[in-house]
Order: sequence, then structure tokens, then C-alpha cells
Amino acid sequence: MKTTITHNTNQYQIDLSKPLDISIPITNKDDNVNAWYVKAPTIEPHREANFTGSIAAGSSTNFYDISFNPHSHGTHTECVGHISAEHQSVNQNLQQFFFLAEVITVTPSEENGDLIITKKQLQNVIGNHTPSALVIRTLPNTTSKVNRQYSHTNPPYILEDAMVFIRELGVEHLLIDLPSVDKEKDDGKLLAHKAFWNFNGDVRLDATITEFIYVSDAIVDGSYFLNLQVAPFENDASPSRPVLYKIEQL
Ligand SMILES: N[C@@H](CC(=O)c1ccccc1NC=O)C(=O)O
Repeated sequence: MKTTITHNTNQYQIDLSKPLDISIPITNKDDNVNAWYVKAPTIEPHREANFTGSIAAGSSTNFYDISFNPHSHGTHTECVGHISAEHQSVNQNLQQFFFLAEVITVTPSEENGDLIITKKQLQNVIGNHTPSALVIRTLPNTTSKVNRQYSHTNPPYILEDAMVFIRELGVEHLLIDLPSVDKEKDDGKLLAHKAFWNFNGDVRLDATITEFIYVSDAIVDGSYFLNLQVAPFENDASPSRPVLYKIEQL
């Protein structure tokens, strides 16, 4: 099923029957992707004194309780409510769901024991593109990423001036395959989060950051349409399923 999209003065064709899902699912397994020092999510039959919500246990239906943390356990999209006392809701602030996106690949460089993403690295791969959504795949990109246990591992992060560059480029939605855009242990500085949302200026309420994506090697760098939606929880962050559609030649 193909559709033609008119965006600004350009026309693009995408094939809706060829979605490229870049989310990491939430499972009830111990090897579920994880960060921020919490236990694995649980997905288990609801239990009362005389009831177990599982067909295998004699119930008419499967009726499972789910417990997870959106920041720890899988692909999630967050708004400025993640770092503000106002605790804004991503479900309120994300009101459009299709964006022109650029997929880029960067290799974080080592500096003082940290792996960092710099402005120069981004400039080199973004070229003259000005996408409203930016999808960052970091190398190495082994499939083990979807089960990684990130707590206390000091994962790569984005430098403040690199994030200012992203904001000034006009990126409204940033997606990355890491647990955070900031250093794991930074005493709450959150420099990259603050730079992205322009926290100390005219705050970008409708801008979002999506973390814990996984961009398979089969998806090549380039331009795509992105469909980004969250599960409708009123919270600073919610599980999301970003889906890319390759732009085809008209
Ligand atoms: N680096 C922060 C913590 C942090 O960034 C964070 C903590 C819990 C859940 C998510 C976090 N950051 C996510 O992007 C700190 O050291 O206080």
C-alpha cells in the first residue's frame, strides 16, 4: 500500500506495507533491557484469594497485571516533564505523529573514560539535512543491545554543545539507542536533556526524546518518514513504538 506525502513543497512516496519497527519490546524476562538500578518488569496473571487470571490456571480469560518503569525497561518517549517540577505529560505534549526523519550512525569517541557523542561527529553525518526527527544509531550495534543491562556501565552520551547543535538544527524529536542522552551518573546536571528542551529559555514543550530504540543494521542511514506514538499514559514518559518508512523514488 503506497502513499504520496506532500510536505512543505516536496512530494515523497512511502510504502505502508513495509514498516520498520525500531522499538524494543517489554517482556517479563530477566534479560529484558534495563537501566537505572531497577528489577526486570513483570507481566503475570492477576491474583486474588480464589482467582488466578490465566486460562492455564482455569480462568476464562488471560488477565495479566503489568509492572514496569518506562525509563528503565524499553523504548519510551519523554517530554520536558522528565526534568521539570511541573511533570508535564508526553501524552498531552505529543500531538502529531508523522515526521520527516534522518537516520544517522555515529561511533562515540573515548574521552577521560567516557564514550561521548560530539557536535563534530553529528555535523559530519547530518550534512545539509534539517530533519524534524533525528534517529541516532550508535556503533557497535550488536543485537545484544536489546537485552543489555546498563546499570553502572556508564553508557555513551551526548555532549551539551552537540545537543545545542541538534536543537538549533530544528530537530523536534530525537531518538537514540541508549538509556539516556546524558551521562549515567552526572549528579543530576542533565546538560543534554536541558539543552534539547531549552530548559533555561523558551522551553520546547512539544519536543520529545525517545530512548532505548534499536535500529537494525538492515536499516540504512538516510531519509525516512517516522510514525511516533506513545501508549496513552499521562506521565512524563510512556512506552512508544517508533516506526520508520523508507522514502521511495517517485
Ligand atoms: N544522570 C542522572 C540520572 C538520570 O539521568 C536518570 C535517572 C533515572 C531515570 C532516567 C534518567 N535519565 C534518563 O534519561 C543523575 O545522575 O542524577
